Amino acid sequence: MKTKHYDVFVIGSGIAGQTAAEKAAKTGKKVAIADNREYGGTCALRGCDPKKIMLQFSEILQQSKQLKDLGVKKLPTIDWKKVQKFKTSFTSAVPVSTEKELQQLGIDLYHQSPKFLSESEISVEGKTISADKFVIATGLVPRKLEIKGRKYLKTSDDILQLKKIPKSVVFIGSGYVGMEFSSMLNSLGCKVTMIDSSDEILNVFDSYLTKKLRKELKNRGVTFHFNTDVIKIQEHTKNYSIVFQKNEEKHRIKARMIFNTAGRVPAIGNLDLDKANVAYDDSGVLVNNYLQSTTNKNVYACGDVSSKSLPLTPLSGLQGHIVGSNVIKENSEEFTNPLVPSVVFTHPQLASVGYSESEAISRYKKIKVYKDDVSNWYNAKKENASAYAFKIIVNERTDEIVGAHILSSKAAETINLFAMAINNKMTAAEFKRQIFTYPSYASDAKSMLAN
Ligand SMILES: Cc1cc2nc3c(=O)[nH]c(=O)nc-3n(C[C@H](O)[C@H](O)[C@H](O)COP(=O)(O)OP(=O)(O)OC[C@H]3O[C@@H](n4cnc5c(N)ncnc54)[C@H](O)[C@@H]3O)c2cc1C
Ligand SMILES: NC(=O)c1ccc[n+]([C@@H]2O[C@H](COP(=O)([O-])OP(=O)(O)OC[C@H]3O[C@@H](n4cnc5c(N)ncnc54)[C@H](O)[C@@H]3O)[C@@H](O)[C@H]2O)c1
Repeated sequence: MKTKHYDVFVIGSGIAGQTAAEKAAKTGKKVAIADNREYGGTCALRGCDPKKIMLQFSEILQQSKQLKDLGVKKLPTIDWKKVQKFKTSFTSAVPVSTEKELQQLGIDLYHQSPKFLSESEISVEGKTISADKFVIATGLVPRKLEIKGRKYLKTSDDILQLKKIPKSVVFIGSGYVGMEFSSMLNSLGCKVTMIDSSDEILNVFDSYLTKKLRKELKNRGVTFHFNTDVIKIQEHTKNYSIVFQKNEEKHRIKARMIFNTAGRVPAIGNLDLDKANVAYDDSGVLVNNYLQSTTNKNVYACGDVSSKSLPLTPLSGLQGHIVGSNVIKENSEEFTNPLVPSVVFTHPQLASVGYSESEAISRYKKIKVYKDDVSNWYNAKKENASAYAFKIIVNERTDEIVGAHILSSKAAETINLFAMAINNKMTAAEFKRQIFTYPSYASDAKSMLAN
């Protein structure tokens, strides 16, 4: 069979793969890209963007509930069919525009999962293809739960396609995905139960704030079960039941839908990486600081699937750029872990940037912690919100801000102020001297560093 040759072959058309492919093509490299789903990737089609479109409707409802009898007479009715139609107007355009953009740069498109045949060859759509450089940018997929009845479990893809709001749901896993969608469905009137094998929600975040967020959602009717061991899922006429063990006791909960939100794992199962001598583990394709495979120098990995990723869109885009540079000019750019703010879009939002309290102690020894429950501050009171709290961490010796953790209805925005402050090595005193708009959550950020 005839072998086709490219300078660069990219696998995965999400933000990371697209960015790397486009960068290489713009310098005249002969580039191809393959995806086994619609072109555009998780963020634009099945993640961040469609999720935020839907979430704004549950937020309107939640805000209205908080202001009921304080001026809101009747709660708004959400027309879910229209919400879906609105969301689809964004997502349906993505595959076509992505393919067009790539093709306009002269990039060849393939619509299947390639399989490596050797260190420098793949097979895709019945063709054998060789390339000087391969870029793996296949992202993550939901972790498979090895339990009886797992075929009945739904994933975040299904939540985004819901035709109507179910009466009741169970989420297995209270991380980013589970918490964002549980908050959304709870606000939309669904009975939500969260089941997690660990002892707290969102355990990569500050526990002072996660406890408050959990309490807030509990008060709104969400039920939480921790330290659980899921045993099986069973199908009934209209419902499903989940059987799990907690404190050596068996529990059974019935719900209309059960979602697997127990984490996401590298999407490398279809690629035959062993044939290409590409090393990998649970963190993804093992890469060095150039995002180059540690075992095959002609293979790079970027975005969620690389072992140096933090699965967030801005970081995946950055890694795509770096790999783009490195396939054009061998290892011209290094990946040095940037400061990455992150937010969980629950209501209220939980956001974080920089060091946690324990990380800061081990790094700086002496730190100053500004922490408070400020649900009595004007911004929370005017929204009749019951949760508003923060923890800001400062290096005591230099007065530099080194970490910020916020729970508030606008934390996704406020956290960016702290990201800028930390990146610019701003001291708490300098931060407090800034003039921000008033009344605003930004102006609260200064008050967080008072006394
Ligand atoms: C529900 C949800 C909500 C999220 N919300 C946010 C958010 O609010 N903010 C944020 O920063 N991040 C969010 N994320 C994470 C964000 O979506 C990812 O970090 C980002 O999309 C990763 O980009 P990527 O290009 O590395 O991978 P992806 O976008 O996942 O792209 C990988 C591509 O590779 C393709 N692929 C996989 N296997 C193969 C194969 N064998 N052959 C060919 N193609 C293959 C896939 O079809 C996909 O198109 C969210 C994720 C989810 C699931
Ligand atoms: N707003 C955002 O930026 C955003 C939103 C969604 C996803 N993401 C990204 O996607 C990644 C994946 O998110 P995720 O929510 O899928 O995973 P996660 O790692 O955040 O959470 C998984 C949760 O499932 C629990 N779990 C694991 N196995 C379990 C089991 N067998 N039974 C019960 N519970 C179990 C874990 O204890 C954890 O709480 C995140 O790390 C994040 O970077 C980001």
